[in-house]
Amino acid sequence: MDRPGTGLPPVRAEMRVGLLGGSFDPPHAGHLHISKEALKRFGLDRVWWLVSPGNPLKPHGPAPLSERIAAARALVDHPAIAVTDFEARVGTRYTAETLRELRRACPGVRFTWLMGADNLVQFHRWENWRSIMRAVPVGVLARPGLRLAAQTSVAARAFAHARLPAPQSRRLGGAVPPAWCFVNVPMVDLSSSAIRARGEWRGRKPG
Ligand SMILES: Nc1ncnc2c1ncn2[C@@H]1O[C@H](COP(=O)(O)OP(=O)(O)OP(=O)(O)O)[C@@H](O)[C@H]1O
Ligand SMILES: O=C(O)c1ccc[n+]([C@@H]2O[C@H](COP(=O)([O-])O)[C@@H](O)[C@H]2O)c1
Repeated sequence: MDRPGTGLPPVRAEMRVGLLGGSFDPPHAGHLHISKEALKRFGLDRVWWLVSPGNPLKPHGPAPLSERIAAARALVDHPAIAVTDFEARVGTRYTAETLRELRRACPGVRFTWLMGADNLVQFHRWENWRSIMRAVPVGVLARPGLRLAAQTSVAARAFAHARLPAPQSRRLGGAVPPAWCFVNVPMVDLSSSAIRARGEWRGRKPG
C-alpha cells in the first residue's frame, strides 16, 4: 500500500495493526514489553507507536518530537513494531481524529487501539471517547496498581457489554467494534515520569 507523505510503515489491507499512542517522553522497556504482549495476546500482525505531538490532557509539553522519535527507534528491537510521527504529519492530537485519518490513509487495514490500564481509568475524559470505542477494538494491558481501577472505570462500565473475556483475547484484532479486552500480562514497573524525575532523559528537565 503506497501512502506518500504519511510516514507510515508498509502494510497490506486486512492486516491487523495495533496502535500504541503515547508521549514516549522518553520511550522505555514498558512500552516495548506491552507491544510484544499485544502482538501475541490480541492476534496482531503489527504494532505501530504513534508518537504524539503532545497529549491534549497533559499541562506540560513533552521533549521535541524528533528526540522522542529517535529514542523510540533506537529502543525498538522487534520486526513487527514500528515508530511513526503520523499525528504530527497530519496535524491531529485527538485520538478520534487520528483514527479517522489513519483509516483514510490505510483502507482495509484493521486497527486496534492499545493502552495501558492507566489510560482506561481516564478514557472517558478523551474527546469523543465513545466514538473511539465504536470505531476500533481496544486492547488494555495491565499496569502496576491500576488493574482494578481500569476494570471498574467509567468506560469499562459503559461498555461492559462489549468486553471480550481475556481467554478470547486473540480474537480482539479481528473483532467488530465496540469490543475491548483487558489482559493481565506480566507487569513492568517503569514510567516515563519516573525516568524524567531521576534526570535520566536529556529531552526535558524533570517537572
Ligand atoms: N509500564 C507500563 N505498563 C503498561 N502500560 C504502559 C507502561 N508504560 C506505558 N504504558 C502505556 O503506554 C502508552 C504510552 O504511555 P506514555 O508514553 O504516556 O508513557 P508513561 O510511562 O505512561 O508516561 P508518564 O509517566 O509520563 O505518564 C499508554 O497507553 C500507557 O498506559
Ligand atoms: O483524544 C484525546 O482526547 C486524548 C486524551 C489523552 C490522551 N490521548 C492519547 O493517548 C495516548 C497516550 O497519551 P500519553 O500522553 O498518556 O502517553 C496518546 O496517543 C494521546 O494522544 C488522547
